[in-house]
Amino acid sequence: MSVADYARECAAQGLRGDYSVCRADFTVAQGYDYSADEQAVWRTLCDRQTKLTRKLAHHSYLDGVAALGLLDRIPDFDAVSEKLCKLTGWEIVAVPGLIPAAPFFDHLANRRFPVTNWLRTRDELDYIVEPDMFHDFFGHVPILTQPVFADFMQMYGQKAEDVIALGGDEMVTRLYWYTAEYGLMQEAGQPLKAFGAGLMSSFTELQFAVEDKDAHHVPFDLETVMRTGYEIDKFQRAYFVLPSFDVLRDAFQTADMAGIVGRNRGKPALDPAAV
Ligand SMILES: C[C@H](O)[C@H](O)[C@H]1CNc2nc(N)[nH]c(=O)c2N1
Ligand SMILES: N[C@@H](Cc1ccccc1)C(=O)O
Ligand SMILES: [Fe+2]
Repeated sequence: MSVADYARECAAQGLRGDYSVCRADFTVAQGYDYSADEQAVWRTLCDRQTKLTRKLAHHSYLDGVAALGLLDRIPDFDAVSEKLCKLTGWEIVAVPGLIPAAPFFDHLANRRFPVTNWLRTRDELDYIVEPDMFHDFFGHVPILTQPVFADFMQMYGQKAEDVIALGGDEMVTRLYWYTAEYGLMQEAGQPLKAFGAGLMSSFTELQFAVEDKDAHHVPFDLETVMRTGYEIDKFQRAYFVLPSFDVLRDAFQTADMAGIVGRNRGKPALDPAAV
């Protein structure tokens, strides 16, 4: 899809980013000119969320936060990229907001993580319906400092391109959604933890997903995940629970994607409340 067509689509859907200044790969300059109020919102978000993640996030995410260092100012993407590049060879690039799946995965395949360059407002501290800088940065970037994930996210981008070529773009998007964005982890003998970035960045949904008796927890199964629909602007109606990251990586590496796509392409999505 061209940037101009996508820009029109996003404007029609009420998305906030300014796509008129995008390059062909959907990146923009970060344009570091945030107001004192935006800096204050950033600090508030980090302070509130860190209290929760300490208790509810998987340790690999917390190790990543420690490796990245202080979160007391809105990050300068170039400075973070320099640090990240030394650790795992990743960089972050600025985008105006949600971008289409194909260029998104192409960035991942090349060890570039797209981060939105604008921040949610004070009215959206708990939850926002579209990805903003807090989600993209606080949610996704810490884990990229961890070598296992750094490799995994790149593989994700590469595999996704293959699955898209088979006609499975919806299916591979669901897999990303229910793992990288909303995944939970139940390791043997440990309490339930979250690792998905959509949970790391939401004050209300992180607590709901891990602690609420009404949250629907489903054991991870690759093909089921790839068949289950989702909505981006509400709490999820299913959270898939992994026993370990190795299980995710192995499922990914050994999956017969052509078979899965062939069996399920064109079929209606499963209802997440019923899986
Ligand atoms: C792959 C899937 O569509 C996924 O939701 C992608 C799409 N585009 C995105 N674009 C941005 N900026 N951030 C994201 O997290 C995503 N996620
Ligand atoms: N709901 C997430 C943001 C988000 C929106 C859409 C997709 C992924 C993440 C938050 O509040 O931080
Ligand atoms: Fe995300």
